[in-house]
Amino acid sequence: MVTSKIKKKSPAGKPKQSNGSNDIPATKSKSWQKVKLKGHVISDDFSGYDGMIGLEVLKEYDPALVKSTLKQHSDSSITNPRGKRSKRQATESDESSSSDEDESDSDDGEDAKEASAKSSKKARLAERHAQRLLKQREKREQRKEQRKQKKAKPATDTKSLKSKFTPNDDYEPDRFSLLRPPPSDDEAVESPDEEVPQLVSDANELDMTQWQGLGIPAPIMRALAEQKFEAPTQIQSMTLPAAIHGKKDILGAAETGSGKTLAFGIPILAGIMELKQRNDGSSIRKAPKVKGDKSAKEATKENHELTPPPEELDYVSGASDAEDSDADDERTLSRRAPLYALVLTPTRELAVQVKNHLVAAAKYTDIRVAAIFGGLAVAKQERVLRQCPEIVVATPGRLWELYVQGNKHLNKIEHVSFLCIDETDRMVEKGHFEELRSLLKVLNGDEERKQLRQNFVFSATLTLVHDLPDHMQKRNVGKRPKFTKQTVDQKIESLIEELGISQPKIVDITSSQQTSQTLTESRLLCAIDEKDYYLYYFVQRHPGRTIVFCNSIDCVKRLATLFGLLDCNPLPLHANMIQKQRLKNLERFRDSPMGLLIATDVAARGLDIPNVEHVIHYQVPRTSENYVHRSGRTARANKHGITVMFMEPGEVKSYVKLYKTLERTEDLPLFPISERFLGAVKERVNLARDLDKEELKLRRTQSEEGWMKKHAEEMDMIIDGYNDESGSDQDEDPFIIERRRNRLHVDSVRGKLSALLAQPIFPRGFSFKYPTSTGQLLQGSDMSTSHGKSAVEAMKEAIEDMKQAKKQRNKRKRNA
Ligand SMILES: Nc1ncnc2c1ncn2[C@@H]1O[C@H](COP(=O)(O)OP(=O)(O)OP(=O)(O)O)[C@@H](O)[C@H]1O
Repeated sequence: MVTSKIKKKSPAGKPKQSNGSNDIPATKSKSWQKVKLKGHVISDDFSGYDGMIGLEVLKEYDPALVKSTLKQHSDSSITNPRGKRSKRQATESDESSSSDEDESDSDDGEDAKEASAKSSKKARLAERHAQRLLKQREKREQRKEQRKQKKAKPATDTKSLKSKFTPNDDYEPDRFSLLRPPPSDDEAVESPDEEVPQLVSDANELDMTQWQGLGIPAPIMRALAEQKFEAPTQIQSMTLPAAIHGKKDILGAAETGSGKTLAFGIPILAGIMELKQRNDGSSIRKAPKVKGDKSAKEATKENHELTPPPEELDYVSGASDAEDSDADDERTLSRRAPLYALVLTPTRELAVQVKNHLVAAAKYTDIRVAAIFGGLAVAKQERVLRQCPEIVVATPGRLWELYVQGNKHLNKIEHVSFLCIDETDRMVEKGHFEELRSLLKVLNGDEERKQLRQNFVFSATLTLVHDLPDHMQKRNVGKRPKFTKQTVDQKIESLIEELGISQPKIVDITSSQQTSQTLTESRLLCAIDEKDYYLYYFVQRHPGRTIVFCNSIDCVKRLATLFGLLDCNPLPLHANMIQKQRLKNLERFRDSPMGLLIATDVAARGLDIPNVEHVIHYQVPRTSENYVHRSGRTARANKHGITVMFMEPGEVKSYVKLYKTLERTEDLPLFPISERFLGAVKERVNLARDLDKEELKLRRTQSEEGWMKKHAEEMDMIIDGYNDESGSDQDEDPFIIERRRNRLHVDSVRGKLSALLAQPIFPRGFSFKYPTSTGQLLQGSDMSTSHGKSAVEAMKEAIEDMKQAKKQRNKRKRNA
């Protein structure tokens, strides 16, 4: 039994820590928190808690609790987790065990024989058992009574912790309670590789058992529990063991919003914790290469298989004894403040977000993370790098710039133990991130180091392959095609080669349609100049956090102005904005439940803004990847969301192409619109357009005037109408008259628009008709208020109605 084990280790009866050197830390303050553990910690075979023997588990216990538990263990019975009493436990702890030696010494089989031979003894035992139960019941009653009294008179501050944690009064007798000290930075590093197999968070009663066995260190588990991440997502559970235990390179493809950031973030943090604990700044935990001359294809196939168990892997250390003294010096320097991991992202906003996710997961570790990206002052970022963060999340451009300038911390990138390229397919697109190629040359320059680095390659569209472009298809005449479409395997192989990664575990869990299962997709057909009307209709009819994607910066600017005049408070986001404003707008959007973000594809990838309800493609995206990523800003983490693609006749070709690449077999359904309200919508939008034009005219005249005025002053000239408006004779000047007229017109249009905007477009309670793809008009159901039904619900209802209509049509055809 564990009792004897504890006594053996600590003759004084004081349980020791697992290293055997220190006493269990005494609970000094009330801020120690209870962590509830399900089931038994100690069982008959000393390994009742997932193979951990009692002492290992007990090291975090309150000594008072351990003492009292041991006492209780010796003089009362312990029941097993299912509530049935183990015979061995019963006999050992039974009060009458001393007077019944033969019973306590016998095992189950012998008992059975004895019982059948001596029925009278059995009866006696049954009687004793009944008495014991009676006593236990009495004790329970007493405890209940005590608790009631305690509640009536709350414990005073002076009450000792010992009595507070006595299992007899605060805890059920069949449960141990793990005590956790108040959070401190040191704690995380103290026991980094200790996985908490079962953890029920105190605050939210979260059962974290589903994370068990993935190899996640306790401090990270604690941070995950705090974020209420009760279970790993599919991509996480499929990649974490291979990455943490197996130290494999990972090539992961999973739908948008499926938790890919933590799928690489957790292994990087866990790996750094391990390296730090070993105080080994330059060594790398990496799976050995499979021996033998295997082709890349064979290796690729093999890596779809389960990762070998950790004990079968021979961990490779980067620090070899045989290396020369120069290398030793270099390593010593690196050890002092190593740069362990580099995460590369295509956009600045994504760099900030990934950094934030890593910081949250690393909350109870001492790992520091920094984001380095363009658009902010170089000096500021150099200051950040002087603090030597262990993880740098960066965009390739600024990283390369600082590296070339000789930044000391970034010059360690050649030695990084972990490299992640997020949104990889975008990053390796030809002509996009030339700096990435330069960085890869540096990172892969030393073959030995390259082999030791653990790599992570992730994207939602990693395995999306395209049809051949038109010009190639045209040249594919005759029997033998000149060009063939790239297969998924070929795409992966070329990525592996290009990035210099080795034998990765490939996890592709994207569905054939590529978008999230919880996403409702739809489209809206209209003329090009009607798009504004429908967009305004949508945001008015379906309030909620919405992102509108455009194909160009000019389009974003125009819509931002127009919707600003329509009082929709749009937040633009595009590459020509100053970085601070970009981040500010994102922040505002995040904070506003009715926010309207109008963006280019700079916001298409990776951005994780909670509760985005709608994504509008104001223009058909140029690539299917863009469609998938734009749409992926909604319906994230199992939430529901909708996309509406606005299509004008000129965009049909792009839509068909997209539809083919995404292997769709059915057309996207039409989003239901009530034409009845379009009149009011058009009136407002047209007025706003007028106002925009007039304001622009006024601004132009003003700037022209300003220019003339400035030059007139410089040349000491007097130009009629431009110099001074105060003179009465100048009032007659045609320039001034024109300007005054413009202003008056602008004021009157603005007044009209404000009056209209003050009226609601959608009355309380209305039903409407909307056209189906066949042109038939269907009666939409009553949407009582503009807040009554969400766009997703409206769309789902419309889909259902369309199905019914189709059925009826087919029925009529059959009967005819
Ligand atoms: N295990 C988990 N349980 C619950 N939520 C999680 C879990 N892991 C991650 N999340 C949350 O899910 C959301 C989406 O995660 P993340 O941004 O990593 O998705 P992604 O797959 O990288 O998406 P994208 O392809 O768009 O970049 C985030 O808000 C994240 O905090």
